[in-house]
Amino acid sequence: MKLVNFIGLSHSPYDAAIIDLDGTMVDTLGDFSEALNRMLQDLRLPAIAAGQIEQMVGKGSEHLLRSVLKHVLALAGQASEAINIESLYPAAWASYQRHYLAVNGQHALVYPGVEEGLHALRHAGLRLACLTNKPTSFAVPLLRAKGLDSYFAKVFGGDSFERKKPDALPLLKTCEALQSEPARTLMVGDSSNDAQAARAAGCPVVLVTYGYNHGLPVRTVDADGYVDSLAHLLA
Ligand SMILES: O=C(O)COP(=O)(O)O
Ligand SMILES: [Mg+2]
Repeated sequence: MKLVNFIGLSHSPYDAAIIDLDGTMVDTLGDFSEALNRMLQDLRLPAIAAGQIEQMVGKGSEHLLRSVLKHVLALAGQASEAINIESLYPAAWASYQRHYLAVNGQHALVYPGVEEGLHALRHAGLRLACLTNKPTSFAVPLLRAKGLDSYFAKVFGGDSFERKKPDALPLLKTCEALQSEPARTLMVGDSSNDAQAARAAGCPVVLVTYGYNHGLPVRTVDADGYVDSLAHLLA
């Protein structure tokens, strides 16, 4: 793909890169599944399968919890789901937060090629930030547990700014923090959230082909390129 081949040259078109977390660097589906099912048990609600959860990840924890509650309440045949979701939400959030922090990283795996890719980007002189829709309090210990924290000058979560991806704001703020022009800042993500946010912010964007894209084929998302591994960012 055209973008990637010249990152390594001395006149790189990029000063910085913004890397998504869930589905791009770490396969966190196991953590999500464990924490959400412990939460559902606390709420005496039916369990949810990992395959369902996969389609709900990417728009932050609030969206994830509401989607999971909606799904299981429908399964349980409960009427007036909307009312039930909001009445359950505060207890669900408290339980989920407790369980997620307890399992964080234990059922999660770094995708092959991630360390190699991050190392190569740093070696090419790019400043790196991790920008995720996950709460910052989940993201920071996860990166540390997986030995990825030292690659990043900045880590921003879904609660760092007023709006989350797919809004342009978190990317623009991250570019500012990295002191990099959006046009010279490469976004690397796994979903339409990342691509839409990048397009809106004016950042070039490459998507990985192995992550979570709301259950849809990632190559149908408008992006500047697709890679099967972060290691392939530097051809
Ligand atoms: O928690 C989420 O919704 C996933 O977040 P991310 O893909 O932006 O890292
Ligand atoms: Mg992601």
